[in-house]
Amino acid sequence: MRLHFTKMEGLGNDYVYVNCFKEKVEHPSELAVRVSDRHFGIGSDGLILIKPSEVADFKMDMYNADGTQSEMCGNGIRCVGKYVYDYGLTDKTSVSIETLAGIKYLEFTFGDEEKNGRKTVELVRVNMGAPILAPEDVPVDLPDAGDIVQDYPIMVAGKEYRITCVSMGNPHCVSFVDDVDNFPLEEVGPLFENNPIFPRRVNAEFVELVSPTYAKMRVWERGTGETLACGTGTCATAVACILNGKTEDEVTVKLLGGELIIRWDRDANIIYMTGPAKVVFDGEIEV
Ligand SMILES: N[C@H](CCC[C@H](N)C(=O)O)C(=O)O
Repeated sequence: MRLHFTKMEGLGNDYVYVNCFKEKVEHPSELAVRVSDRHFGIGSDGLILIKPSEVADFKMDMYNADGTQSEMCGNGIRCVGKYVYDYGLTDKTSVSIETLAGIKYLEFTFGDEEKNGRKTVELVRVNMGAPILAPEDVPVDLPDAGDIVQDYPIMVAGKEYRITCVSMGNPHCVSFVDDVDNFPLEEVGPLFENNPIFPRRVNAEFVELVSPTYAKMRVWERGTGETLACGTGTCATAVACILNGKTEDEVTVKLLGGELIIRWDRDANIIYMTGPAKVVFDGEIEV
């Protein structure tokens, strides 16, 4: 069967997108593993399905490269927003997207590029909702941590890390390091991802503070490994920076793939993420 897809990326965090208004995907986990392979498949960090929704304008299902499903995907949802507008599924300049982490609300900013006679989406601002901090909701099993795991010391491979755990619908563990560019992520990332204190595994972010409004971050993603960017992980990073008094309530985070601007509206307790979304190519594959 021929499957039509669109390859898109948000700061280099690249997924294969399938428009399920037109295409039928019966085994998404298996398809995610197949298409993600960068040698025998299309090559991506995972698979994202764009579907109808009964409670929002659209629905996003996201699968990691190992076939596991995640509750939410920040770079992915920006690309879903771009897709549904640029490919003519909607004329709305702000849309709601149903996810396993609840309904997210997106607003589009347009660039000069045109498709089908109208401007295309260049930047997307996402209302990512409230950060989730209760350990049992992240989830993270640290009974003596109290009502939040913040600046909490754990030993990994003989070294102490002070972690702050945040869920954006999916679990994140944020640690501050002195030199993120030279951090041994390949070695340490999996030890966090599969650490027994995380019953559903975890996305692990390692952050170097540059100033009260700027940080650098690398991420080891649950089910995928190091990616060039992670939207939900960047939101978790900003929350950890702010909670630990290291930055202001608006933070620019530099990732390998580029920058994201995160603002935590403390009065409304809402995290806003603003960043780009791009189409790489359209294609079809025999499945
Ligand atoms: N890259 C995604 C996060 C994927 C998270 C996934 N690895 C998980 O299992 O939670 C993002 O931009 O938010």
